[in-house]
Amino acid sequence: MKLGAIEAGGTKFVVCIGNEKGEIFDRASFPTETPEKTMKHVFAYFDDKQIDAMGVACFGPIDPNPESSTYGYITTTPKEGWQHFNIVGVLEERYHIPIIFDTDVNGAMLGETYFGAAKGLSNALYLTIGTGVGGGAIVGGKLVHGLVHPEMGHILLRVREDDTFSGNCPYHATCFEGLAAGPAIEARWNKSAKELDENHPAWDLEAYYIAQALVTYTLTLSPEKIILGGGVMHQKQLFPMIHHYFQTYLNNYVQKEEITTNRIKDYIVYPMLGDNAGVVGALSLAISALKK
Ligand SMILES: Nc1ncnc2c1ncn2[C@@H]1O[C@H](COP(=O)(O)OP(=O)(O)OP(=O)(O)O)[C@@H](O)[C@H]1O
Ligand SMILES: [Zn+2]
Repeated sequence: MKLGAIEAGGTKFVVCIGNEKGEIFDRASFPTETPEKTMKHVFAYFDDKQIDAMGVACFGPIDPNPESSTYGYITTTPKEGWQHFNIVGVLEERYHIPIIFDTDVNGAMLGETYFGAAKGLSNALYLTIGTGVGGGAIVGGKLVHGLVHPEMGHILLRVREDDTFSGNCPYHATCFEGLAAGPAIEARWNKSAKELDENHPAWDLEAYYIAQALVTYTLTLSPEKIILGGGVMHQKQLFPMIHHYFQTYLNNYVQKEEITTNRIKDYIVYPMLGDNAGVVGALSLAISALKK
């Protein structure tokens, strides 16, 4: 089987050809411009490839519900030109193959479930902390969808007493994303997140907010593993601090071997697919088409 995958990101598109084992044979990437220009690149890449199915892991918000009249659309994104763009529609019209469409984070979750850190698990969470914060989850062996899809980056958090930053989410100010995404770190400390020293107090506060959110997800979704990706998580010193605050916040309310001090480093982890999580995720969506 020859499978195609598109990791449709707000900054760049990654396209690839792979197979059902998650192997990637060829890939390309280009910046996200207008839909017209970007889709021209997509078509130029796939037109002569003869693929059997395609996975599209897309920035959101999107409509992933096949029963809905706007299925396959990118919906209310602030990304110029992409509002209400029927990305699945144009791909189906051109290729006439099964296309599986989901959020970028649900894709990454599926990739980690098939080939990575959550292999074999039926309940897990994938979170990215980058320009935005987003989460994808698998519960009872199925990716979570519902009214639309989860928007885990926008849960409301308690602001720590010593944090005077007012939060920069245009909708909620001090939600998770408004307090802890890359741009929030940069606005709070007036410095690029990449350039902050690993001992800077920014990271302790960052770990505090991430852990607070993770406790909420553990209490609501009961994941067996939590995977943290995205640019900000390149700061590996965050992990032990997150483990510590997670346990402090949870305060032994959930008592399971997996989240004890000795084992928690295997409960809250970095993606096993690393920076490939996105594109292998999109490929995994294509693979899931074969399982239907
Ligand atoms: N090494 C790093 N350390 C800390 N922060 C980083 C690092 N690399 C990137 N970032 C921050 O992560 C953000 C970019 O996120 P990412 O690299 O995941 O790209 P993205 O695809 O634009 O994000 P998103 O997944 O939200 O669309 C920027 O705000 C940047 O400051
Ligand atoms: Zn918000």
